[in-house]
Amino acid sequence: MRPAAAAATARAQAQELGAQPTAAPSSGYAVAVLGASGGIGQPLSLLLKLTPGVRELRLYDVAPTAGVAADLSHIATPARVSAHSGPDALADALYGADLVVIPAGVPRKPGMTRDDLFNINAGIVRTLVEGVARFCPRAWLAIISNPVNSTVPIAAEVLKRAGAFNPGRLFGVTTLDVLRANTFAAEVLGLDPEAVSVPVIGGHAGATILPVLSAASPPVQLPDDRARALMARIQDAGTEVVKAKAGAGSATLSMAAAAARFAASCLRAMGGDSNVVECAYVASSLVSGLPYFASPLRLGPAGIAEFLPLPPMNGVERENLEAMRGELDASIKKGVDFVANPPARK
Ligand SMILES: NC(=O)C1=CN([C@@H]2O[C@H](COP(=O)(O)OP(=O)(O)OC[C@H]3O[C@@H](n4cnc5c(N)ncnc54)[C@H](O)[C@@H]3O)[C@@H](O)[C@H]2O)C=CC1
Ligand SMILES: O=C([O-])CC(=O)C(=O)O
Repeated sequence: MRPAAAAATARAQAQELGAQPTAAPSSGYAVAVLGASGGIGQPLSLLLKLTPGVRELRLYDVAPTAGVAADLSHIATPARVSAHSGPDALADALYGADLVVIPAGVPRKPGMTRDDLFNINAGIVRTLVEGVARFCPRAWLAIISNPVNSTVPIAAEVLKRAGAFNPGRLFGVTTLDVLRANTFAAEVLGLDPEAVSVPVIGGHAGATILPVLSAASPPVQLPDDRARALMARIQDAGTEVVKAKAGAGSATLSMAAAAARFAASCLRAMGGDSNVVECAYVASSLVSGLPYFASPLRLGPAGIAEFLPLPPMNGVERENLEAMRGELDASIKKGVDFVANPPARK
């Protein structure tokens, strides 16, 4: 399909997805963080307390949240902070929320892959998304918990079963891959990272993370071996942090910054800003043929407003795109199968 025709089809599809805009209260939006006491949850909550447009910040975790909430509530910004701990408090945390961000779950230790987290995190995400379906079915949902390539399909299947699935409002957060790509490319080019923009497509694990360096702005023109090394560093960046933390978890502070940027983009789009573009991992076969894929999206008041065409790729990048398909497909099927044939609940 020609890019213009693909974009028009994508707009039509997005309009179907996003039935109605999220109601826009004049005083801002209610944001719930599930996993708010954790390594990501705490700094993310801090950044959200400082984010314009947040009217209510609801902190939920199975661990206590009262301390974090009390601490944040002293910061002089309009967001009202509330604490919700334990499964009985999930309803209050979620009821009527506009945006739900989920960093709940266990992080990697050295030697583990993100997929090694599946057995624990799949059930956590399923339970939390069941709550979203029940208490705030119109919310935008941003999933951070790994393995993102599988947890987003799990969320989608749970929402479908509850009749609450809106593919235009379900996102796997891949913003950290974009921040890393921008940072590392800027280092190589000797530029300010804020002036560099690299689209990152695919998924969020190893070879499924595909930074399209040849389509970066400004252009990243490097000899093949240096481009390969830069790509490998971006793909392995999560593992770089896991190794450096030596058993104390994975990226938390940079992830909080990435999720806060993504959340702020969602809130701006909900509020009517028509110029919000982010890469995220979403349920659509439009751009790649796979049922879930990360690609640049224009966000609008109702969720995804437009699937932007995939950036132009050079030969190596196209090969990498083809090479990742098997892994991504298997991770998606694993998530779908978890909901279709669930193991006994503990
Ligand atoms: N998408 C991405 O780019 C990234 C994803 N991650 C993932 O984010 C997740 C969280 O990482 P960290 O914050 O470092 O872990 P952490 O262990 O520091 O925090 C996780 C929090 O989740 C809570 N939690 C566990 N089960 C829960 C449940 N059923 N309901 C509510 N809360 C629950 C824990 O009590 C804890 O406070 C991990 O799965 C990690 O792999 C981490 C970095 C980047
Ligand atoms: O590497 C991990 O396990 C955490 C993560 O997803 C990242 O930092 O990109």
